[in-house]
Amino acid sequence: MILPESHIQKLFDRLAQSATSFALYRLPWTDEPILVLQKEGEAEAFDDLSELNGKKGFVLAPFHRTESHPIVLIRPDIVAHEWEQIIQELCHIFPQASDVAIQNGTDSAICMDTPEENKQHYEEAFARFIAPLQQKTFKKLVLSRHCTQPVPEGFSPLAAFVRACNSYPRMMISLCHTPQTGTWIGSTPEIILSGQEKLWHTVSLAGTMPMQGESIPTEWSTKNQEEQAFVSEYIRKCVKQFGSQVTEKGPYTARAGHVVHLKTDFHFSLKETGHLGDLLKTLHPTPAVCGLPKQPAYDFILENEHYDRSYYSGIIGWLEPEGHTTLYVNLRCMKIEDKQITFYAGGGILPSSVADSEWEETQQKMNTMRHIL
Ligand SMILES: C=C(O[C@H]1C=CC=C(C(=O)O)[C@@H]1O)C(=O)O
Repeated sequence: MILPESHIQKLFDRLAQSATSFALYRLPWTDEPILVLQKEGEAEAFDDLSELNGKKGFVLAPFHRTESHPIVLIRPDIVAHEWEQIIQELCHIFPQASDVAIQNGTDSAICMDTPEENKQHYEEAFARFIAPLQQKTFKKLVLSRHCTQPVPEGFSPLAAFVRACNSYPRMMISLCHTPQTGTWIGSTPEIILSGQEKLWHTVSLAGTMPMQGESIPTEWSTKNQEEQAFVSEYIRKCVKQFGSQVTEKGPYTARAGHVVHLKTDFHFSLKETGHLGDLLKTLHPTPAVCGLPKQPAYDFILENEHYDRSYYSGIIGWLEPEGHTTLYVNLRCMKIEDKQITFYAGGGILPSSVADSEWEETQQKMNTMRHIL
């Protein structure tokens, strides 16, 4: 994908600091940027995923909804495909980049922990998580963390988006900005719900190994296989509740940038598409980002992770009950603020997990975004 000329880059970079809500995204194995933009007003906010039933637009939903992290839906006043059409539409609304009014940022102070402090916090959280797993209170818990760095000199969100598109053909790449959520750039390998009419698709994705140079490792440990099997078992139940003619393919090894995962595809049929919000509510958060049993694991994470996941491990993508839906889990993502960039990553913990290897895995996952800075 080619980076558009500098005044378009400047326009996008200003949009990412404005009161306008928009999402620029690119689906896996395509080279087509798609822009969804709401011309006026704030993106609609919801308290519950089921309120998305029958709605159309670009969704950004948090892991855990709060007052400050609503589920937002960008109204598709403009939907443009390919740079030519995107540029035409944008230049029509904003003839000059300076026509985009920049909003004042919110983060005045940079808060950054040293790498040693980050690792220590992770080890403490790991100890809190492993205890109830070993006592068999939980079968699986996903422990995640964040890490902050200053925004590099001359950083351009649009240039980062294009670099991610060129580096990660298999992933869904997004640059999403709304005043309510802030600006997020991500490169996710995990579909939560995609499809149209009667044909629908979701995946069970878990288990991680680093790539071995350019070759794909395929020898999976028992821990990785179990961790992914838990997700499959859960997805199977959810899908059966809503769909019929369920077919399952996998688990197989799937590459995601510099790591690989175990993946199972679930294809199924839906009688009608008016209740996609209910289906999302049932699926989210899957044990790929939360744990089992679901509700106690969710509550445990909120109490014991000791940081705010915000929109990381939530839902991101295009929702269109009467058309083609492409919704993903918001993984391998970063939040862009005035002065700082926050990376997020997590991993599934089982009773047999070892803190050092799990820490290393979160580093590899965070590198997906670090590599494009
Ligand atoms: C929670 C993340 O990844 C999920 C998806 C694939 C593999 C995972 C794992 O091996 O733990 C996670 O379940 C993340 O990237 O932050």
